[in-house]
Amino acid sequence: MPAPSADELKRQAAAVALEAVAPGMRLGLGTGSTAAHFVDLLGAKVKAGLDVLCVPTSERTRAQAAALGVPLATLEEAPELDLTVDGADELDARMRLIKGGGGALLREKIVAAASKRFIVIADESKKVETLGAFPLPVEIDPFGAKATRLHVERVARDLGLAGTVGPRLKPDGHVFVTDGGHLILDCAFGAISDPDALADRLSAIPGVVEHGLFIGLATAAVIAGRDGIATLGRLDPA
Ligand SMILES: O=C(CO)[C@H](O)[C@H](O)COP(=O)(O)O
Repeated sequence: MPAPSADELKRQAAAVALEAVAPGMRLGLGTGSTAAHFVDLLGAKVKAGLDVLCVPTSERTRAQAAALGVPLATLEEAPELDLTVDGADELDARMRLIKGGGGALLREKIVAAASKRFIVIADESKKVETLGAFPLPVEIDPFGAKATRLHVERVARDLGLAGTVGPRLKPDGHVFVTDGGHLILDCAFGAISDPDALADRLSAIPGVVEHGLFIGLATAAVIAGRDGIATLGRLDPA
């Protein structure tokens, strides 16, 4: 039998996370190709009668979930969630994450922080020893974008990090704008030896709206690999 593709592994991880969903739950729905598998599988359950209320983390996920008939609410309407399931660009053994490859990191972090539990789903390529091979997305306000970029570069230098910091562009060459009207700086620092310190320093820059380091938010992770499924943390309520 051929080895499962990365996309099949993403779906396997999503299927394991789906087992943590119970009737009546309020759910946060992540963004990206792995989260899209979860939404797809959840849609089939809803069609079969599962009663849940979901808050999407992006317009893309909202459209997918709506098309599948998944009941949706805004975070204003449902400000406290039982569980969020989302993908990640990288995760380490302490369930510290880099997120934002899909540009939805601000809403993803707000929704994760509003959830009692946050399960990360990923294929094995996302598991790393040290965060940073994936360029860290930093969401900034368009006002003073150049000044904010210089500030991010100064902070990186202070922490001994090198590498390019540049605005994310769309494939057509135009600047990428998030659902919230912000810009993204992709920071190719390489190995981030102290993600906690970097997170604190980035959060203190006035023009930074949010950064893609998710620390202390994930309560469990499901990592699907060619040798099986590995989990970190607790998938059931503590
Ligand atoms: O943070 C994200 C979007 O902002 C995604 O979770 C992350 O980019 C992973 O995406 P994929 O599941 O497509 O690999």
